[in-house]
Amino acid sequence: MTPSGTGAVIRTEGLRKAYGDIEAVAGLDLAVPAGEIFGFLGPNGAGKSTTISMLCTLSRPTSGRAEVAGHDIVREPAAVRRSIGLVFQETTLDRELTVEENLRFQADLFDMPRRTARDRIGHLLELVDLADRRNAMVRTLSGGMQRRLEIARGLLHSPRVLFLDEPTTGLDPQTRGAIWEYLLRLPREDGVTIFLTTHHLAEAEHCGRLAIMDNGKLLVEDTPALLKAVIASDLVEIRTGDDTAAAQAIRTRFGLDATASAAGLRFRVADGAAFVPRLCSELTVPIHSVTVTPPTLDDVFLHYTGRPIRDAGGPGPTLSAGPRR
Ligand SMILES: Nc1ncnc2c1ncn2[C@@H]1O[C@H](COP(=O)(O)OP(=O)(O)OP(=O)(O)O)[C@@H](O)[C@H]1O
Repeated sequence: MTPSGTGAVIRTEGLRKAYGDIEAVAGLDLAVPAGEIFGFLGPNGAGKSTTISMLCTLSRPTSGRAEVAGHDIVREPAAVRRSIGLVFQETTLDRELTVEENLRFQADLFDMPRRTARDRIGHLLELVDLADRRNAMVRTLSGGMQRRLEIARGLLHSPRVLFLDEPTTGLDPQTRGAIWEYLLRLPREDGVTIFLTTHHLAEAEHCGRLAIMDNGKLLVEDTPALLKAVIASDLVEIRTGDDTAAAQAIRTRFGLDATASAAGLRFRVADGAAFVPRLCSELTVPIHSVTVTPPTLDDVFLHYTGRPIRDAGGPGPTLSAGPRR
């Protein structure tokens, strides 16, 4: 494996982790380019947290190799740890300290010179929009503010990679959107590469690149747009005056198989928007409503696994703060 200089800041080769008979990560080959927001999407138990655990040196691989920022995760764990920031799903902030004290405490742990720490704290508080709260006790901050502070703390020692395990779990949709505003700025304004896990499809859409994982295996990896382009068809749902007659007509006239659903009839067709006017003019059965939905990442998951991601397991346990061996 070639270390740094190849543009990849994370590189894995046959990375594997078994817990007894359970193959949590079953041979992962991955290259994450520097400056990306790289998402790891998969249902509960897919192996996302186990992968992050190994890359952050909290858990030792059963076999295979990985490098983070040019350092081998098994042979150079200390160098890897200096190169990364880590934000856990559960808060690890001290609620009885102020915003600034939490950051100072972290700076001391990293032996940062006082002046460097002061400058860096100022920069990061501006970046996550908490400069006016620097003297507030953490317990008085909202959930979204606390998450932003965790992100600032993870970035304090200027890591090359920031790992985030399910960064917006437990936050309401509005706060989730706000957190993403900050995350999207980080590669550009702080030069950091972000590696995050998620099982939220909407969240995965924000990532520059996305790896979809299931049962410990990488199914596919690409940009969200190119992943969806593979599906090459839109979902059309129609409500009609007579679904049986409409399904029959759609089959004979257009050669499409429409199935009944709670939303009426549904079928897939390339370029749904262009198809709808034809459908309306050529179908003699009354049409009450038509909905066209472009391919989603759920469709991509279904394409590769045969089942929708929302049926494959909801939110569940995530990376714990302690080592998992
Ligand atoms: N410490 C452990 N001991 C035994 N089995 C484990 C351990 N940690 C994880 N596993 C198993 O490994 C598999 C992958 O788990 P992992 O937590 O990596 O999945 P995940 O994709 O992160 O899921 P989630 O979204 O629920 O966090 C699961 O079958 C899980 O039960």
